[in-house]
Amino acid sequence: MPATINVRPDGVGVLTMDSPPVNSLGTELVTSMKQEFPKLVQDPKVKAIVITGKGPMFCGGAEITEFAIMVAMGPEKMKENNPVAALSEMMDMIDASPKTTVAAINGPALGGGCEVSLACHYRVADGKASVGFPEVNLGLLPGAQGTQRLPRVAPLPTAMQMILQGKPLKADAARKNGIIDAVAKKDVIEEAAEWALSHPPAPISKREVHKTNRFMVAAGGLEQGLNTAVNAAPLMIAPRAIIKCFEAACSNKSFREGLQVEMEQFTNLVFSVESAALRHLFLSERLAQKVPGIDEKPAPLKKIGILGAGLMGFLGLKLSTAMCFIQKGVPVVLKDAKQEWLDAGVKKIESMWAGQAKKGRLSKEKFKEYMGPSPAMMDYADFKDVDMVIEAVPEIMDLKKEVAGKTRSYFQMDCLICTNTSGLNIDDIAAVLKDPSRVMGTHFFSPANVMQLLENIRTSKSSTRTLATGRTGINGRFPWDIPKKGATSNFHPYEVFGSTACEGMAMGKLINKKCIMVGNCDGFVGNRMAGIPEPKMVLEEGATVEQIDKAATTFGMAMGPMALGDLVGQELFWKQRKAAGDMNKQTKTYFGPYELTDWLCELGRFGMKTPDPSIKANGRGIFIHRGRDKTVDPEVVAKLDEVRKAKGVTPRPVSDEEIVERLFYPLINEGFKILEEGFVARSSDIDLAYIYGYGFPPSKGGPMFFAENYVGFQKILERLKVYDAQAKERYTKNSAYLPIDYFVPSKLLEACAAKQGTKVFPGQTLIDVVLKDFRKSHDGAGPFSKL
Ligand SMILES: C/C=C/C(=O)SCCNC(=O)CCNC(=O)[C@H](O)C(C)(C)COP(=O)(O)OP(=O)(O)OC[C@H]1O[C@@H](n2cnc3c(N)ncnc32)[C@H](O)[C@@H]1OP(=O)(O)O
Repeated sequence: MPATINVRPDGVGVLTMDSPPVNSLGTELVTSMKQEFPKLVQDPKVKAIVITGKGPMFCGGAEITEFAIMVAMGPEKMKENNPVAALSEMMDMIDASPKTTVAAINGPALGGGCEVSLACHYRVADGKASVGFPEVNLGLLPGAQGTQRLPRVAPLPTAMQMILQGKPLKADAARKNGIIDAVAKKDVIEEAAEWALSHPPAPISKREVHKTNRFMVAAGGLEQGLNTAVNAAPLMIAPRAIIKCFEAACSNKSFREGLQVEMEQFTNLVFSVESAALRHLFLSERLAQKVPGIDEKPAPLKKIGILGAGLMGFLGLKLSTAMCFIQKGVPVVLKDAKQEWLDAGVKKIESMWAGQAKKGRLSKEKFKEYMGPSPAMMDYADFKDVDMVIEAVPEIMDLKKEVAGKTRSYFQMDCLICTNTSGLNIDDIAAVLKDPSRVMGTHFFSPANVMQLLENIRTSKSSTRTLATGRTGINGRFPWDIPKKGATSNFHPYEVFGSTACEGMAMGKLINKKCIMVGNCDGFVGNRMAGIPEPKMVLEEGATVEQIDKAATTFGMAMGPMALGDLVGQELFWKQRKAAGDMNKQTKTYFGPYELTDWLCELGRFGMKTPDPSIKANGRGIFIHRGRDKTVDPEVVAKLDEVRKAKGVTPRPVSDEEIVERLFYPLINEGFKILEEGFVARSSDIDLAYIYGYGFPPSKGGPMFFAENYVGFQKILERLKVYDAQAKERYTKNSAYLPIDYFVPSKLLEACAAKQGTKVFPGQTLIDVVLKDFRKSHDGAGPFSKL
């Protein structure tokens, strides 16, 4: 049974939630709790009741995979079989207990888990435990009485921070805010039992709201909270629904009336596409850790070596790759070609460390321990015992090969080599080694420990051990080490391809990255899609810089493509273009000619990183950056005019709708091509890349989810054909343009469009279901093409 009960000699009945890995409140656990709890109430030997969780978690909340099943049932059927209503009934049962109920919060109590604790009359928590309501991150709200119970114990600002922003509270802070009654000094169950025996029943449902809350609502507290939430995520609907529940809780409505408002709002949200997108994101992150064909145990990683300076190394970036490891307690050794680069690098790390120390994240002693007495060196002396080296020298093929060659003589025979590149062919780099199976790619995004995405790239020769280690455990034990009860494999409900689990992406996970595993193609996944030059084309045709960025940010992108170009710098693509020639081999996309970008790069105007004192700019590219303000550089406007004239282009008005279609539809088409070629296992990995690496709005679920759930495959196909015809006409009529084929629809997209509307298992995507069949009859060059 997922809920077990026992009666202690002191007469305290203990109900334990036991549903690994996180004791989520799925139908099975809730049904079993509803059966077991009354037994304790009715047992005359039981004087009081304690509820706790088995393992490190109290409870991770409602079972997220069941929401897709609810949605598939539809609102009518859901009335008869609503798992959240069942959860709410269980809360009533605990609340109404004639015997005192105490939650012994042994670990994180999240979402429905926190609601279980608030259904108890009292809460005693372990010092390391936390309480929180992360539902808003899933586009939901606490629908099992949380919005009505929390304002009865906590002041409104705390309640809003927890539910509107999804920020959890540690045990001490939760006690100070009235949410828990005591922090255990010894064993949490012992202290909860003592508390239960010495306090009378006191249901929260019978309490008035916290004494300050009505006043705060009258003083406009809710509007303020909503504004903060809306500013952080303007497109989201969940914050508005949450506010309605708070309004009900702090009004003259009874507890029951408040619950009705909560259930209405929750039901609207659970059926929203926004919540479907955010749930997809949560589950996709976990799914990405299961790479088909890799179930090898990782090699132990006790020490990491980092080679080279440059943008992605430990020099020149505010937060560096090295710092990612140091702050997580993995010792690092660094090397560079010049002493002054090293000195500057170490200084930079020390200043970053000072920032971390101020926030109390890393002590001086720990920092010293992880950095070692002399972490930076000019030679390879201290590299002989590193288990993994991350090579981050500048993106020059010959230099990368030279460095890889050196690892042969200085490093342990089985040291794993991760080459950090945003586009070079890693097979070519690996080829200089006798044993290329030791090599894989790691594409960190800049700035390395701010950006969340990490693309791990497998070459044609990377061994499963290399990939497993690049992806898995450093001295860690993770929830998925705990086998799920009754499960024969760690099968993920979203998985279409049937991969069994490997250990998770602990190297990336350890340094808080969202990892995906991709094949070795030009630009990998992210840059291959982002490299499509449509923003430049619509600009040339007549859209303005401001209009393009506005259309993108209104769509929900964190930043428009023009501003992003200035942030990242145009020079990387410019240099790649110069080195690789005119055409991207995979996308068959011509890199140029981009007269405007070339002109900017030749003038050394690489965007935000290039100040121009002559015009008092702290950065100059498409925009002139002064402090935090930016305006389009008039010289850019004049140059654009010149380019248009030279190419014989008469600018025309371009609608925002066309801009959005041309920014995203070819990019989505490229995603389909990456899937059909087998350079990524599944569509959700592309969604993760684009959300965590390129600022795609999470509430739209990533470009592939957006295609399937917001637009529909047929419309995308139809529009691509229109733009393809226009592009063909352009280059046949005007010799200034080269042929492009990124509008030519992918075969997989055509197959999906033909199946549009077909029902799939709740939570799975139609793209992956179609892809599975597609791969049986199509060959692709990528490592996942025969899944
Ligand atoms: C009306 C009520 C509504 C609600 O309650 S909505 C749900 C609210 N709760 C949450 O949003 C919590 C979501 N979970 C988390 O934030 C994290 O997870 C934890 C902090 C609980 C644990 O984090 P970590 O230790 O890093 O592990 P991991 O990889 O995130 O999760 C391990 C496995 O546990 C599954 N899991 C976690 N929470 C839930 C859940 N609430 N429902 C279903 N599964 C869950 C994951 O997917 C994964 O599974 P795999 O091993 O197969 O990849």
